[in-house]
Amino acid sequence: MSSPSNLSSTSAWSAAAQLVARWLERRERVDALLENLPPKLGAAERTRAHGLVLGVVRHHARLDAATRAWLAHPARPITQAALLLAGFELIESSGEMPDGLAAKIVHHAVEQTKHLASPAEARLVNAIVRKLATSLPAQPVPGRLADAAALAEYFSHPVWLVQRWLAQFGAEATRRLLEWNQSPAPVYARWRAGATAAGEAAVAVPDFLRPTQWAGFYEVPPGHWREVERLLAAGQVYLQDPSTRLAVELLAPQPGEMVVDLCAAPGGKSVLIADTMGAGRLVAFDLPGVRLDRLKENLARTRGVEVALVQGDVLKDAGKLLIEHNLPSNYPAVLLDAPCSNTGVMRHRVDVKWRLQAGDFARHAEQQRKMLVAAGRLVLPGGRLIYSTCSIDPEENEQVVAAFVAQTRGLFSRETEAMAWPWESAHDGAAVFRLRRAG
Ligand SMILES: C[S@@+](CC[C@H](N)C(=O)[O-])C[C@H]1O[C@@H](n2cnc3c(N)ncnc32)[C@H](O)[C@@H]1O
Repeated sequence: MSSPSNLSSTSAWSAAAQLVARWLERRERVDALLENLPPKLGAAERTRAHGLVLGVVRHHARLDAATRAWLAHPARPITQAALLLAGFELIESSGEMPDGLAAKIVHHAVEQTKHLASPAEARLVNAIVRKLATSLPAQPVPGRLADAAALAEYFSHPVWLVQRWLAQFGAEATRRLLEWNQSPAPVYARWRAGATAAGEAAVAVPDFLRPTQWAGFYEVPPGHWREVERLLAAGQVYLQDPSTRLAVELLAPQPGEMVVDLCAAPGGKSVLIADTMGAGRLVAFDLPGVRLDRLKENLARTRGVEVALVQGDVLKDAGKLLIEHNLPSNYPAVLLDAPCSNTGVMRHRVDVKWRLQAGDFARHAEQQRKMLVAAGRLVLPGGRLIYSTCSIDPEENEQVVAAFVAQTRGLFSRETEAMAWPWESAHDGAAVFRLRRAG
């Protein structure tokens, strides 16, 4: 939980309220929405505004239910935003609520609403946030036998998704997953300076980066963004969750090898592959678009490995396109990090749960199966094909792989796999399968 003293930043609160109002009206993707914070906000205020917007979206169902209970008529989005923000501050501080903090939260929300909305709406906010100050921190956590609806409201997830997880993972794991998704996500940096060219002195890891249980991954505490930007520009860190290492571990790229990364953008795994190989050739492939620009920028910070960037559609004769780029059409090592439901990364991507529809799993699985078939065509005899997702849903993982293996009639076999369940791994969820093509 962040410090309640952060509440004093009026500009962060006001900027967050305006973005929350916009999210309520348009349901934009939150990562894109956050890019609209005013440039004049300082680093600390920006961090706080991010935390407030993410907190409201993360807890939206619970906050919305609590505020609606007191609203006789729908409020304007900016007034709703003020109520939700104050409600989030109350949830955030509950458990360690110092004397007078709830009154400060109420007062702050009221003063802000006077400026952002109107005196009449500020009076409404005053009346409702006072009630929330009593009701929200006192809400009991649903008991062990709670049904999907109660869990969904308290832990702010769609009911259908909670029902799906209860059926797939059982009550205990579902509860832990919901709690996990509702906890703020740390920022992780992978230290890359071990990848410096031969003869260069190793760079010491800065003291502010906190070591984790995953070798090479560090937690970035708040308040160090300037230093992190410098490290990023120097190619010394890459911001990525420790779960991203699993696909590259199973790929096990060897120095001097030739590897193709088929869904490469924005480049987290491509850069890790390059750092792991140290020397060799890497083909990074993705659809045209802004993500490809980021991939290009990130790959520019790799050294020692010859990198080719190919923009294209895996499903549209990728082999022919590779040949047109004077590249081989078959490789000893192919990575397919497929687009998916993102159910493993909901702690980081707080709005995914509100956009996801029940039918998305089948739609993703259909596309994933086709992509896996297309990826399989690029594997040399005896070569390996890594299929990975950041989904924890069996329909996009085991079922896709089983269907692919059956379809190839013995050409590909399942060699090994790694599953990260967030509630056990203590990092994002991921699924990785290594398949081997017969020699
Ligand atoms: C899970 S993301 C990849 C993340 C990336 N591997 C990393 O580590 O940074 C999935 C990627 O698949 C790409 N993609 C989706 N459909 C594609 C297609 N038909 N052909 C090529 N790339 C595709 C998306 O553009 C997106 O960048």
